[in-house]
Amino acid sequence: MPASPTPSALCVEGLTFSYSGKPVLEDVSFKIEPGEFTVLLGPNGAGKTTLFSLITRLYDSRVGKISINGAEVRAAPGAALSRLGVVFQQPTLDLDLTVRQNLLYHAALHGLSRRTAAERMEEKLLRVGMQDQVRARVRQLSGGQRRRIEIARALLHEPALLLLDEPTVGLDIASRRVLVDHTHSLCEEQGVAVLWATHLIDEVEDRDTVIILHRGKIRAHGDVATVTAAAGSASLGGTFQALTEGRQ
Ligand SMILES: Nc1ncnc2c1ncn2[C@@H]1O[C@H](COP(=O)(O)OP(=O)(O)OP(=O)(O)O)[C@@H](O)[C@H]1O
Repeated sequence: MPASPTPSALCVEGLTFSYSGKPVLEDVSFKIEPGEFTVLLGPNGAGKTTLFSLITRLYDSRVGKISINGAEVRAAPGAALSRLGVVFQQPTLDLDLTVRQNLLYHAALHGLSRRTAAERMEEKLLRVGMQDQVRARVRQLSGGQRRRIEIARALLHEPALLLLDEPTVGLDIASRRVLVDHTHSLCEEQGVAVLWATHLIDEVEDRDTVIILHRGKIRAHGDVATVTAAAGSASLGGTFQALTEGRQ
């Protein structure tokens, strides 16, 4: 019998969504494979956060289908969401608790034993270079350090897919660089698939896959060189401008 193929980490098919009759996403379809770093690039109001809200099941759409690691989020939400890690646009750590307390609380919500949680906490903090801060109160940490803690927390249950919604907002250039590098290493070394939403072109690297979203529609999808060549532009910046300025 042939081996069953590895499922895509994320598969979105024909997704359409409206807020009170106002269309926000129209026929959105794409896939992300294990280990792939995909940047969801769109200006303010493009629909990025709405797409994340549908993937995480904060909202529900009856038009279209979303599957995480082969499990459809409407038909099998438990199986699908157990393979999903999320870093939201607004930080969600408890500032008055220590790093350790924040992470162990999250691990308990995912049903991890104390022992597994402690082992994973150590491993994930090491991965984002925050192992020395385990006993620090979150309030004492910089914005960039807090973001790295949020990534470590999102990895505790070993997701197949990690969503990050504009994770560098408010960070200085050096902290942004560290965050981008740590997240790429997750893809390369652990096969985690990443969907990174941003409106900042300079967060896209040549090795990334990029999806350009504008007014709820995918305007381009592929590796940076292909997307840029297809638009007949010399740079991704020019491509983004051409595909998003004034178009319906
Ligand atoms: N709860 C809501 N009710 C009604 N309209 C909404 C709601 N949330 C978002 N919208 C509208 O949906 C569209 C897409 O918004 P969304 O927040 O998904 O975009 P975004 O790409 O994440 O933007 P940003 O980069 O500014 O966060 C916008 O026109 C926004 O005004």
